[in-house]
Amino acid sequence: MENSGEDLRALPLHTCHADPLIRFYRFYLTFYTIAILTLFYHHILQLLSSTSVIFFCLYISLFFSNIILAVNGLSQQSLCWYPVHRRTYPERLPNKELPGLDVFICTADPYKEPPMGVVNTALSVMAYDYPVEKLSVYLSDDGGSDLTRIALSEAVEFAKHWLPFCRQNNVYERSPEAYFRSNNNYRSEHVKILYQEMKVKVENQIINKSISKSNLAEHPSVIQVLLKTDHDLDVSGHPLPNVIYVSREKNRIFPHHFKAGALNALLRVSSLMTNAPFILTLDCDMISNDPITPRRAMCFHLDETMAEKLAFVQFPQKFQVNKSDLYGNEFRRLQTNMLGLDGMKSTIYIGTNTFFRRRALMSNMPVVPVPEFANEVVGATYEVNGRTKWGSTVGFRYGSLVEDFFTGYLLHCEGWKSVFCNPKRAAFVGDFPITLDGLMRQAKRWTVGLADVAFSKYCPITFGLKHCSPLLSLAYFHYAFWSIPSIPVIFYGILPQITVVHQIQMFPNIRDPWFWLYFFMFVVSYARDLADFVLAGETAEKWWNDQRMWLVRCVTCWPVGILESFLKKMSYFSSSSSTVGFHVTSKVTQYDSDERYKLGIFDFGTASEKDSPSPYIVSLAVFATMSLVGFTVGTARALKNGKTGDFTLPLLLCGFVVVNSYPIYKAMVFRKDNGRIPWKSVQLAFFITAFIFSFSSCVKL
Ligand SMILES: O=c1ccn([C@@H]2O[C@H](COP(=O)(O)OP(=O)(O)O[C@H]3O[C@H](CO)[C@@H](O)[C@H](O)[C@H]3O)[C@@H](O)[C@H]2O)c(=O)[nH]1
Ligand SMILES: [Mn+2]
Repeated sequence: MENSGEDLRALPLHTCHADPLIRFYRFYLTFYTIAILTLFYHHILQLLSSTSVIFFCLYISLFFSNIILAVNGLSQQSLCWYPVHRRTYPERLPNKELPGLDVFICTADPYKEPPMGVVNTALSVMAYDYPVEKLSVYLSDDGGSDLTRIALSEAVEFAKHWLPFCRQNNVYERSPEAYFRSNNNYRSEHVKILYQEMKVKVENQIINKSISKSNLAEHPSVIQVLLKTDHDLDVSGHPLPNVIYVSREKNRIFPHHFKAGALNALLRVSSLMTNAPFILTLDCDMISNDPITPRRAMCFHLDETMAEKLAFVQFPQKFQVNKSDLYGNEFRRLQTNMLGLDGMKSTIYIGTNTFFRRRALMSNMPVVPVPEFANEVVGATYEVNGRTKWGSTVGFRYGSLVEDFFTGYLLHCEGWKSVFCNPKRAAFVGDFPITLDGLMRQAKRWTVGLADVAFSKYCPITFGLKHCSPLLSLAYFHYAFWSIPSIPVIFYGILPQITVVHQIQMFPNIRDPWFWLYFFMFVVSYARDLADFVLAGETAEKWWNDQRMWLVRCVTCWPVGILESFLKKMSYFSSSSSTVGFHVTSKVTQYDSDERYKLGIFDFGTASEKDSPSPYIVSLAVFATMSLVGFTVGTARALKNGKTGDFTLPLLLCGFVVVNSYPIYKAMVFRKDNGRIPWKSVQLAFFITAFIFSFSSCVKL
């Protein structure tokens, strides 16, 4: 790895290439814009010619829906304006010039985030291929739990064997759990036994009564140095990295600002203890998958032409999804969008897998390198009384449930830049929810957080324009309004179905030339989406699942999130209300969810199945049933009357929903396992569907 040749210094540490398809993307944008303008012309004609109030209302809501879809589609295109691909050359970095790196790992709840997962995250970064004396690992435990703290102290003992083992055997997966799962190498037998012994100890203490159950909302501060690099050695005599356990003080009276608050406490503690110029933020559900990663990040951070303004280097979140990525967890669209954001040197911050320059987060901070103050800076009152600018102009920003998106955005508004580093071998891999219910809770939190930004003075389309390029504001606007397509999708999931059943002709019939405009816009948008997937090396099946999940989010968690953030805005919820807090995603799977996920079977089961039907699942069942009714009634009638052309468009739409809903029908009627849709929810869905159809028939034209 080391090199001293002066000639190598002349070679670049990284290169950047524009996407070869840029011309195609721009051609598509032109084509798309013309199609939209033509469609709007049609809408205006339609409005002018509407013969009754009802039709006027139908047409105007259709117009409104299409405006939202058009704005969403166009702002999406801004992300395809200049996509780039970067490569790094970490072998060209001289070892002795590598700067200090503080790793921040966050955990919040030992029952939702099992300590074994947390310590695997910690071990995977402790074993980084990076000079140990420059590496420090901080674990922030927002749950203040002895379970986590003791697990970490067991892990540092195991690290004394694990780190030399990784070095000597050139291991890539430096999380022991991942390594032992995928390798049956006999050389690992001794270390494997040690690992299993640790695992047993850690898992046993959860049932051990001598450890008091911690209070997640209230606990004193704890700072414990578990390893010191100038003091502790591994079994081969090598030094070990610093490892520090930090649990900030939490108190019901003072806001703690969730993860952003935890990260800021770590920023302060670390500035007193190690004060490395670079920081890696990592969630406890991610592990390092490539020990070279920090060196890759340094290829950018140490590049003198960039150093002045580069705030962070973002690595993607990769997951071990099943073959068809049933729930679209990979967020492929986000991955390709990141390339476009990277072209503007402004990739969004996604909360984890990010190498920050400390100066971007805390410039001009008086740093007193006296560890004795450490306890004071993690106190619950440290940030109150306007004494500090933490969360407003310093550190990770407060005010949104997506502190990551918000912080990155404000940094870009201040003129900071960021790059996206996406090496072939995934730098990090992580866990994700594998039940629909879990996924929707998570996506709802994101929606509320994004809406916090969208409906505030920081709205990208107004605030951003003052500080960023118009293209970048548009890109941030796209994300702040991530969930807004749910309005038109709900509309398209109800009205065409109703109009087909009640024989109200609101879409052009098949002989009308406007029919083809609708038809082609739908087909072309979907074809483009599919093409993006295939070009990124994915299968059509993954694309199908991804677009289905988008529809699912549109009719479930997104509208709920939008509604909740409105209520919050109208201070319906007090700011400390638990309804709108950062609810940690559970990393523990229940029942037989794992098995179902592997087989690619939808899991509609909820934790609360016995109590009350989940509104998300009921909503899904309603939309699926409405389209099935629309499709069946419409097709039967058309065949009977021999008049097939009048309702072709809404029938195609219903058909599309029906095909997408196949797993929902199956789960409603045929399945018997825990992941089915409970009969209570099915009944409720039938009742609501019947109500919508009969109520709408009362509205006479
Ligand atoms: O009060 C809190 C709440 C959460 N966390 C930690 O924050 C991380 C992310 O929480 P998780 O429940 O896994 O949420 P996700 O929705 O999976 O996280 C995504 O979305 C978050 C913003 O909503 C980002 O912060 C994350 O980086 C991003 O992966 C975890 O390590 C938690 O331990 C805290 O430290 N304190
Ligand atoms: Mn997570």
